[in-house]
Amino acid sequence: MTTPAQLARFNNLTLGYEKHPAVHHLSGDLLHGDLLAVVGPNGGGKSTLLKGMMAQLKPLGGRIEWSQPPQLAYLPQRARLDLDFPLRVIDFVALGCWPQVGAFGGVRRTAIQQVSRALEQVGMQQFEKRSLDSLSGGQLQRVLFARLILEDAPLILLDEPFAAVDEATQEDLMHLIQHWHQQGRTIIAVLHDLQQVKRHFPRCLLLAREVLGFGPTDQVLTEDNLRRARKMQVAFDPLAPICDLHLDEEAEASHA
Ligand SMILES: Nc1ncnc2c1ncn2[C@@H]1O[C@H](COP(=O)(O)OP(=O)(O)OP(=O)(O)O)[C@@H](O)[C@H]1O
Repeated sequence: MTTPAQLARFNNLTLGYEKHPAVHHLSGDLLHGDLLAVVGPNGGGKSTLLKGMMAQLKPLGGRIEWSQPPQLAYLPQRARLDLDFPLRVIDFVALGCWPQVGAFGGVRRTAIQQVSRALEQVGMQQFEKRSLDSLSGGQLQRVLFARLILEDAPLILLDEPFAAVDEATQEDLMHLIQHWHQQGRTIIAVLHDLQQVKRHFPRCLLLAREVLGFGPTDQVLTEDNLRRARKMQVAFDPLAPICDLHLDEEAEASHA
C-alpha cells in the first residue's frame, strides 16, 4: 500500500539479468513531485533501475508498488540512441504528442504550435527544418528535451541528460528541469556530477548495486558513503553467486 505522498514504493526490489542482480534489495519511497538524482559508479545499476520502472525488466525479487499506473516520459542515454537518419527536427519533436493527437491527420493542425513553442523553450526554434543527423551533440540534446515537453508526462526519467553537453546547455536544460519540478512533476535523473546534484537535487539515491543511501542529498552524499561507493565491485560477473533469495518464487508471489 502507498500513502498519498508516495508515487511509488520500492519494496525490497531486486533487478538484474539472467538472475544476477544489478540492483539489489532496494527499499524506499518515490514521492509525488520528487526531484531525485540517482548516482553511483559505472555499472552500479542506475540505468537498470530506470528500466525496471518502465517495466522493461521484470523484478527478480520484490516489487515496485505504484499509487497509480505511471504515465512517464524517458530520455535514454545518448550513447544508446541511434538518431542518424534524415528526419526533420520538427517531425521528430511532433512524435512527442503522438498519443494526444492520434496516428492520422491531426498532427499538423493541432501540434505545430506546441512543437514551435517547445523548440523555442529549448532555444532551437531556428532548427525546425534541419535534419536530426545534422545537429551537434548539445543541439540534439535540446531537441530531445523539446520532445519531452510535448510528451507532458507527470513522471520524467532522465538517463545522463548532461553527458557530453557544454555548460551553457546544461544550465538551460537544468532550468527546464526546475520548471517541470515547479509544475509538480516528478523527476528522476541519473547523474555523475555530484556538485550539480548537491546544488539542484534535494533527494538522492546512491546505488552501487547495493543501496548506499536514499534520502536527503546532504545525508546521502557523505564522505563515508562515497568512499564505500568507490570500493564496491560492480562489474557484471556471470560467475558471481546468484542472489540467495528464492527470487523466482518471490517475484511470482509479488505478481500474484
Ligand atoms: N542486457 C544486459 N545483460 C546483461 N547484463 C547487463 C545488461 N544490461 C546491463 N547489464 C549489467 O548490469 C550492471 C548494471 O548496468 P547499468 O547499465 O544499470 O549500470 P549504470 O549504473 O547505469 O552504469 P553507467 O554509469 O556505466 O551507465 C552492469 O554490470 C551491466 O554490465
